[in-house]
Amino acid sequence: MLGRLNHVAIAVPDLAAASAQYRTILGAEVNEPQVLPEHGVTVVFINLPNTKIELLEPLDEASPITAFLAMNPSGGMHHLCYEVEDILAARDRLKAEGARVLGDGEPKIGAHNKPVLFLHPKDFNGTLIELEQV
Ligand SMILES: CC[C@@H](C(=O)O)C(=O)SCCNC(=O)CCNC(=O)[C@H](O)C(C)(C)COP(=O)(O)OP(=O)(O)OC[C@H]1O[C@@H](n2cnc3c(N)ncnc32)[C@H](O)[C@@H]1OP(=O)(O)O
Ligand SMILES: [Co+2]
Repeated sequence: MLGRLNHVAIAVPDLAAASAQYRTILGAEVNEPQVLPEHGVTVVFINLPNTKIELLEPLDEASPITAFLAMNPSGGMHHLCYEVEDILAARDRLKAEGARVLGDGEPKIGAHNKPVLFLHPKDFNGTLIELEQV
């Protein structure tokens, strides 16, 4: 069911500083920020040869990453995003296996304009998983 690793997401307290660090110190190709109110975050994607890094900054207190940053004030690895060909088939299979699909269980449109879903970290070895239909 799982395809490629689409991105590794890192929650950061200062998106501009983290972007500059990747661009100037690590020498990476860093995209422009995208504000995504439906997800409560601003994101910056960093293109690597084999995958992407997604830097995440909360838009406000209601953001899904606010509590995570409170627990990890200097930032931390937040989720892994795997590609799937059919997100509804993947969701139904995971639910049948007892995994918790977050939110209302319906895909949202993610940063790449494709449907995404999240799976509870406690059901996957302490790792928050995002699925993206490609
Ligand atoms: C930009 C769009 C999109 C894309 O296209 O790429 C994105 O990536 S959006 C990214 C942000 N959106 C999301 O993360 C949506 C899904 N997340 C959630 O629904 C919540 O963040 C959460 C995973 C349910 C956590 O909710 P929260 O209220 O912050 O915490 P809880 O108290 O409910 O946490 C329960 C438990 O889980 C631990 N936890 C929380 N976050 C993580 C994490 N990222 N990785 C691992 N573990 C996590 C938390 O510490 C709690 O553990 P205990 O203290 O042991 O109970
Ligand atoms: Co993501």
